[in-house]
Amino acid sequence: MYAEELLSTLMQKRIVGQLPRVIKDVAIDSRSVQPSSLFICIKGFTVDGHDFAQKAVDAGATVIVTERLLQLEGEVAQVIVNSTDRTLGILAAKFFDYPSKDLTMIGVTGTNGKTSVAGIIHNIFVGLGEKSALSGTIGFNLNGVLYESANTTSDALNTQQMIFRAKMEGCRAMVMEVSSHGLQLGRLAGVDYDVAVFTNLTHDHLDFHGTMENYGNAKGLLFSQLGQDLEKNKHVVLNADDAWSARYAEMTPFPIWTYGINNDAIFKAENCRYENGMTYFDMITPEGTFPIAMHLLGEFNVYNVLAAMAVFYARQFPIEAIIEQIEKLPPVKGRMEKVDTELPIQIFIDYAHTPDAIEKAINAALPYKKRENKLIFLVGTGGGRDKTKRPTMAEKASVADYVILTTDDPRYEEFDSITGDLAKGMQHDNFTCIGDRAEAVKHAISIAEPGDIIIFAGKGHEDYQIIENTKYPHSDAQIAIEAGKLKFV
Ligand SMILES: CC(=O)N[C@H]1[C@@H](OP(=O)(O)OP(=O)(O)OC[C@H]2O[C@@H](n3ccc(=O)[nH]c3=O)[C@H](O)[C@@H]2O)O[C@H](CO)[C@@H](O)[C@@H]1O[C@H](C)C(=O)N[C@@H](C)C(=O)N[C@H](CCC(=O)O)C(=O)O
Repeated sequence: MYAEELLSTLMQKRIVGQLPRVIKDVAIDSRSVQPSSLFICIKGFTVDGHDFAQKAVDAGATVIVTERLLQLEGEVAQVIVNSTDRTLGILAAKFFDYPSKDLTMIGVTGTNGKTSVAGIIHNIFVGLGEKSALSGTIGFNLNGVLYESANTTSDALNTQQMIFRAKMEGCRAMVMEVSSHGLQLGRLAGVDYDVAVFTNLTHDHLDFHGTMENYGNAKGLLFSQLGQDLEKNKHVVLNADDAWSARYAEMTPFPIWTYGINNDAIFKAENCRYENGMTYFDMITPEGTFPIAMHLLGEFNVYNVLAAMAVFYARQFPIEAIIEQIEKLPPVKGRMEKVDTELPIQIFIDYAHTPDAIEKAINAALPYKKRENKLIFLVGTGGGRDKTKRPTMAEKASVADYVILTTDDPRYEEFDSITGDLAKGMQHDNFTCIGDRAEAVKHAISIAEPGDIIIFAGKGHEDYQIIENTKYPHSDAQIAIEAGKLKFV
């Protein structure tokens, strides 16, 4: 792209030095700079990208976007702006030619359920024969190929690049998990969403946002950023059973589609039944009531499919076609995912790492448990992150017959400090603390008897554990199966 054209999008800037004619790439990491690139210096949480500007020039950057004039050696122009963070979104969207405008963009936000709802919507698109891309906690899924990503919501550059790639690969839609960090840090600048979905808001990430009010407001940006252009066919999907929905409804002029189980909603579930490893309910819709039988387990999945139904209905897909897809949906990876085993116990893997998600995972499993059997719940939490939620996590876990408190990604925190904080919230004595997660998983198997249900919570789909700053291979399911074979077979 011509440098003049790319930079014409910046209204407030000072250019020092001679601009090159073309810019071949945009980069925010000096380690990935290609020749003839524009490098944007981002002030990070750990280091300042301005300190890597010279490295970027050495690697071939011909333009540096910076917040102050830098002493640089080499042939390079400097573009001085007030905020490189904000500039990143503007330049990334322009460089990739605003790709989100050419796709049906669905953004899903909320504390829990983002991965499931986004995955369900993506699977329904694929089931309907529409090419769709998916980005979120599990990475970037482009036509079935999964690319890793460090964040649920990637930085603005990577975000625009993913959408561009989806467009170039012929996708009609892209479904994105939208985190509150992503919204607050401007990672979604320039993404033109068509449908914004809210799942729920409960305690998490207060280390970053400070208060629930701030956290809720950050999520609200997804709805306010839909804009005011009423000629656009945009929609908002809100959970009628979550009080924050009323706030979000005020933030946008676009049509609101509600879903829920308890309060009045446009898409409402009644007569929910959890039997024989299936979930049954009646779905009330603007076109009548439809009985649903699906493989996704538990009440939280009823919410998830209602949200997905609202999205497709808003985009004018026929209800029957969506229901057909809902009934075929496979479980979402790592979300109350039943581990396929020959063992005489049922094992579920779940990503739950917030009090609310723990409550939901346990409530999803309880209806499938016989009175004479136990529900064993193993839960861990990450080191060095929001500590205030720990006792409440254990409080919610106390509903299980036996609880094992452990770690998730301990990082630099001592095992005992994590499990000790969790233990403060336990409501009964039927629990133990085992900081080493692999040992904790083995312990769960050692105390299980035929017919029992075990939920391994916290890591979900992840196949590693971060101890200090190293990622070690770790799979709850694999450890459980091996231990189970030794015990039961
Ligand atoms: C706290 C936080 O959000 N950190 C994010 C931030 O990292 P950072 O601030 O540490 O970046 P940095 O390492 O200081 O680097 C600053 C700049 O210097 C550049 N640099 C750095 C080194 C070098 O040699 N050369 C160079 O140019 C970097 O590319 C960057 O542009 O920028 C990185 C790149 O975009 C992110 O991957 C990283 O997310 C980290 C991994 C993270 O854990 N974030 C969490 C808090 C987060 O965002 N979570 C949310 C919510 C998840 C949920 O819903 O549960 C998410 O969306 O993932």
